[in-house]
Amino acid sequence: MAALARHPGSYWRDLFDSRVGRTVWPYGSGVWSKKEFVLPGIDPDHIVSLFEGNSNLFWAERLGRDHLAGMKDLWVKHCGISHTGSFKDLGMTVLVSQVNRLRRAPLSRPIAGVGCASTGDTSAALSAYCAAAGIPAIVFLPANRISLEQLIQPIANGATVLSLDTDFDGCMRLIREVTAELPIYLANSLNSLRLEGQKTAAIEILQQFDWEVPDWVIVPGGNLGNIYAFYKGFEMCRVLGLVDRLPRLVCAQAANANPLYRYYKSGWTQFQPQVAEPTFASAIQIGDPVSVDRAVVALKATNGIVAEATEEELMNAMSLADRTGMFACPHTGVALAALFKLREEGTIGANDRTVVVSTAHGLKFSQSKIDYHDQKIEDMACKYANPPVSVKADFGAVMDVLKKRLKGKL
Ligand SMILES: N[C@@H](CCOP(=O)(O)O)C(=O)O
Repeated sequence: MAALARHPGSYWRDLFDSRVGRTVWPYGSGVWSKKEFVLPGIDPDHIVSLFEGNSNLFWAERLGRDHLAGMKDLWVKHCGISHTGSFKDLGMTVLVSQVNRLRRAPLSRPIAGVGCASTGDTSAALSAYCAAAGIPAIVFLPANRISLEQLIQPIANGATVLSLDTDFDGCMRLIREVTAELPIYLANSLNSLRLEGQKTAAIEILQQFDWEVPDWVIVPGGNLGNIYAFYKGFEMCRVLGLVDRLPRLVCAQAANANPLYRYYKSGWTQFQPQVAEPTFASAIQIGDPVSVDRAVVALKATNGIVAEATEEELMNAMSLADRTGMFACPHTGVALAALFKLREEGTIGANDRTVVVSTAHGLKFSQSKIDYHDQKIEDMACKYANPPVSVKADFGAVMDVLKKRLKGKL
């Protein structure tokens, strides 16, 4: 325990995170902040920082100050700067490592492969780690419902990719049936090995804040394993005496796929699975989440909240954040939209330390950004669209455009 308290980072990195040696926090508490990082001759107030070096937690200074009524302590934990571009890598390294171990053990029925149903990120992580280990991966994907960037990941990694004419929930039902029949190890997050790995992000947040507990942590929610993993990570640190309380968790859902939100609004009286509608936050287009009961445990234990965001709200929140340099994914847009609402109604205060969990890299969802900036989305004003200007390759024409754009600033 004493050793853990002195070296918590290396302990957890060694145990749970194959990114050993990469996840380092070189600036004291590990948070890249103006207070701790001073370039000789530069006023700390002039330093502009995002996700440099190895830090994946950054102070969203401009977003908080300019767009969230002077919020001073707003942070983004970017879990998408990882090998396959989403937080799923954290859990998949643990699960595939265990399968790798089991496949070397003398089992009566050897494990033939690892399978999952996916909306795109889990399949990317599973296929990459299985490819690294030489284990067959089988992924069930809802046809035409995941991004091209996500689709190419398991294909390129050599997985068996089944593109099924159903939604994620249909894929999930099928993979459960298949894995009950065949010796294929199920890798969805109902498997607690995944959650053990995903806990890492919560532990990292606490360590990066030098074991000071943030007031709020906002997590997008679809299949709902991740909100529980965050709770488990925070709760473990509390039980170990590393911190003395838990942050309040917010689970943010797309209004088009909001079974947990509805359950929460019913006072947790009745859970009703639904057929999830299409959403730009396609990775959380899930109507019958496998970890719903665990999510309720997490939210009840942390005095948590469930919030929802419409398509317009999530795309605007993502695009506004992008204008502060973030390049968020639409799911992070859902979490940001929840933050805007909670801040506006005063639930989250100006001085509350708040962490928004960014679950995937924005580059995995470029088509949705293209549609938004092209203003091609039906019934959406696309308030922050920034379409490119087509202009003749001619000095006068270029000058005209720039003078118009920079009017009053030249
Ligand atoms: N968003 C997920 C859906 C599957 O969830 P999991 O928690 O069971 O992995 C994905 O990217 O596939």
